[in-house]
Amino acid sequence: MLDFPRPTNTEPLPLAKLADLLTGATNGGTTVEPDNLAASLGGHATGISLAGHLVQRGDIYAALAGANRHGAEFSAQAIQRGAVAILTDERGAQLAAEDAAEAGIPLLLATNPRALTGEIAARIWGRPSEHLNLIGITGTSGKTSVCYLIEAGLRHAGRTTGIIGTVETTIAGETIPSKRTTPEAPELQALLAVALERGVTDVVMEVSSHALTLGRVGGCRFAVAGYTMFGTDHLDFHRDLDEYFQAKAELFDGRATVEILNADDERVISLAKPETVTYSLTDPRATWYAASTAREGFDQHFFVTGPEGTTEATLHMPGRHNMANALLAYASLSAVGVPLDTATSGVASCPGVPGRMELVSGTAPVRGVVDYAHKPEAISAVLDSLQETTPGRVIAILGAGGDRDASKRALMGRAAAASADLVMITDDNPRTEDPASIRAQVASAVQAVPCRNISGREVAVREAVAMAAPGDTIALLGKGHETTQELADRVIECDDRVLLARALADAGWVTPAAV
Ligand SMILES: CC(=O)N[C@H]1[C@@H](OP(=O)(O)OP(=O)(O)OC[C@H]2O[C@@H](n3ccc(=O)[nH]c3=O)[C@H](O)[C@@H]2O)O[C@H](CO)[C@@H](O)[C@@H]1O[C@H](C)C(=O)N[C@@H](C)C(=O)N[C@H](CCC(=O)O)C(=O)O
Ligand SMILES: Nc1ncnc2c1ncn2[C@@H]1O[C@H](COP(=O)(O)OP(=O)(O)OP(=O)(O)O)[C@@H](O)[C@H]1O
Ligand SMILES: N[C@H](CCC[C@H](N)C(=O)O)C(=O)O
Repeated sequence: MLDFPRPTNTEPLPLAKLADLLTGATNGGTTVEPDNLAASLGGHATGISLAGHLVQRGDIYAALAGANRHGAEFSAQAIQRGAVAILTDERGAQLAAEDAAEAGIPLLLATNPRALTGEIAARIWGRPSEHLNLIGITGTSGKTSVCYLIEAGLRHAGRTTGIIGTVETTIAGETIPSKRTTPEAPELQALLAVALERGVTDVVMEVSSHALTLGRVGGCRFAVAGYTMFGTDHLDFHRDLDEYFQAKAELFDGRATVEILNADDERVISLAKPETVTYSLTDPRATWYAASTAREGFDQHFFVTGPEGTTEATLHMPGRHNMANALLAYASLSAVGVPLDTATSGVASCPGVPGRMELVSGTAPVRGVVDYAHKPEAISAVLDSLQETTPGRVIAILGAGGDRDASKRALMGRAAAASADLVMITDDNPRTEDPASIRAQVASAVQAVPCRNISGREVAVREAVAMAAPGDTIALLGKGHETTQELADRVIECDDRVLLARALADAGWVTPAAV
């Protein structure tokens, strides 16, 4: 079983060519002197894998210390599957020593082997990021949206594209399901090498803070790095907001040829250098600036000014946050040589992003919108923009994910209360947590607006629809494109777009044929 697509032609890499990365090694059980590494390491590798049961013949097995286990516990399995060497730390070396000596394969030692997996994979698969335009987008919210807009622009410009992110991973027209926002380093390098084999010229990818901290984008050279905005998230993984910010800042440490920052976000723009490209909705001195002209339903029209001049642009997504996302897309496209007119018409060809401000009610008098907002700033951005186009009330339905950053829950409730007219708190993906306790945490900061606390997502949606009147908007937040709900003991089918459209149809607001 292949964990991820791999290139078909891989030149075996001599293990000796990894000597500069290592702090030491053992070969057939004998310790190799650090200054003798290159001379002592025989053998070649054709791949690298992080999981014992997924090793392919010829792979280096990277046996890493994890949150739950040490990968070196699975060395025997990796060897049995054909591993040619084990890359690990001091603790892993103790665990794997006997198996490696018995099999006669080297143990490659490093202080932080996880941080090396990207560089090693890049060496094995020919440094693919240096042979195509790799565009990396980070930010608390907006990564997926910006990637979709850029990819539409690249395709319009005649490029052969790849996209790697939360919703999908598509390389030259072939889609594979995304397990993570940013893949593990071996998978990423292999994907980029496959992309090259298939004639891909430009890849746009989301870069999460987990990815930067865990070295998943090691070995990548970026043509462009873009930063959407900074907000609250992932404090279950990062110690505090400063550490979270520093993780994202790593993308702007010189690994990208062009850096693009949102000048309207104080934290983000603090990373600017003299050569940084900036964008803004408020400051015409930014490299890229846009001023709104008109709104038509969910469509926006505006003037964009960049280094090539000013042009009129259309975006089929509502909200100022999406106008900002579009600016980052134009700036990124320009950085890889797409002319402004092609960029604006390409972005205008994007019909929208799955589960982001997705209208599920057609032209019905009660509007139903599904959005992935699951962070306080995203909730504010979405509800504020819906208020602008809603003559009646905005009814927000939201919960929060279990086994994820609990500190954002009350902030999410507060953001919803500040921007909606009615708040319905329900379940998101409870995972192993008590759903009632998560709901209570979200509800704890809701004040000044009517608020209901409802167990069961479908029940909440149906109650919201029953309370709605013509002119109202129901905003179902948090799960966007997801098609399942993760409960403690099982994963069930759950697609917000289906839930809301069906409830609106059953209430007679939209015709069933439209669902
Ligand atoms: C925090 C984090 O990212 N953890 C990742 C990490 O887990 P870990 O190293 O702690 O794993 P572990 O279970 O302790 O195992 C240790 C090692 O033993 C190996 N092992 C383990 C068991 C086994 O049977 N055989 C085996 O070989 C594992 O492959 C691993 O290398 O390595 C695992 C294997 O590669 C990943 O599955 C896991 O990702 C988790 C599931 C994950 O996806 N985390 C999320 C939070 C994440 O990364 N999210 C970001 C951000 C999303 C956003 O912006 O919203 C993302 O980029 O998706
Ligand atoms: N620039 C932005 N500023 C604030 N909120 C935004 C912005 N762009 C998108 N959002 C909101 O965040 C939600 C998620 O957007 P998107 O999927 O593009 O971001 P993301 O960074 O990929 O998110 P995640 O890390 O959760 O996968 C959207 O549904 C919308 O509610
Ligand atoms: N990539 C994010 C998605 C969160 C989506 C939300 N529905 C939740 O379950 O919290 C995570 O896994 O933390």
